Amino acid sequence: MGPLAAAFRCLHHPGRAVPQGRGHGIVRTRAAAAGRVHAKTHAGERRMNAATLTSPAARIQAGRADGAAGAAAYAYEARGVAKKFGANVVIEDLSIGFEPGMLHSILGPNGAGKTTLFNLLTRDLPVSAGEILLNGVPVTHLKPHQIARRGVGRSYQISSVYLELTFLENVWLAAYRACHGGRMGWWRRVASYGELRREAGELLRKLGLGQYENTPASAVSYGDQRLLEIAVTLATRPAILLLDEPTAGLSQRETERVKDFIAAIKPDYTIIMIEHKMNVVMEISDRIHVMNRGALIAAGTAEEISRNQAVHAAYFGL
Ligand SMILES: Nc1ncnc2c1ncn2[C@@H]1O[C@H](COP(=O)(O)OP(=O)(O)OP(=O)(O)O)[C@@H](O)[C@H]1O
Repeated sequence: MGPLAAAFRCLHHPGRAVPQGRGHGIVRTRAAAAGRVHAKTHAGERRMNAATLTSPAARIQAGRADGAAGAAAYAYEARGVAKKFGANVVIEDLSIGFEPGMLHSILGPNGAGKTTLFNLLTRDLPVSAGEILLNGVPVTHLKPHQIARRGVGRSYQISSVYLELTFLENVWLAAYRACHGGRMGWWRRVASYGELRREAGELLRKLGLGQYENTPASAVSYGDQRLLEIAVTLATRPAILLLDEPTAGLSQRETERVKDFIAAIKPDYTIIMIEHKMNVVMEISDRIHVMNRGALIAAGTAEEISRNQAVHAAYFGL
């Protein structure tokens, strides 16, 4: 099968999707395992891959079917995890679960351990103790690229799209790499990948970014670059999307735009978002988890959290 046909197959008959890569050390955003892509998959992985690119609900269901008997209550879960850096205990005996199909926010003061938790979930960092489960299946032993292959996409705090490429090129490149594991030489055949480009354009339009299709990322505002970063992550077709401070460094207007963007895509994904801006968290979250000093101190709806005394104490010392 030629590369173009393979690209089509990957997009239309998504049985072999893998995450896009860190490439040549330039792009660092996106799917948890960006980069380290392996052509070989065992049968179980292939089953999960097939599930990865259908609807999120189907993927969640497939994940359950592939794992422990019965339905998993959580799409993603950390069970009794700890993380130590030398003598510094950053997370201790933390259990936290994220139900499928919801937008979960993680709140907490600086240094609470939120990003560390993300790193444990995606296996960018090994746990010191405890277990990580994806759709009820233990994945604590897996590598980050294997986590990504199971449908976890992550965009990082630091925007790192290819600034010199257009929106379309950024997105189709991510989609291509998701299919092909970041093999070298793709650029020599760019012109022949019309179908892949069409798919990328469709995604951009669906996300309301169609007007930037042929605009280099360097020519737009930082807020629009953050939206592109999310679009690039979505090009890998994750079921679970991890967003680390998607509105960091944005103006109020840009923040509103990113917030609306996330609200618009949320029906299609399980989203776990670290976010400091209270208005964003309160307005679009289905469930809010509050961390302090490496522990979960509260979880609930916006209303429940806003009334929670422990949360007030952690934030305001009340
Ligand atoms: N690789 C590391 N080595 C040593 N200590 C680390 C490492 N990564 C994080 N830490 C420490 O772990 C603690 C929690 O950091 P983390 O970045 O997870 O917090 P956070 O809640 O995401 O904070 P912020 O909101 O400021 O991003 C901090 O004290 C930090 O210094």
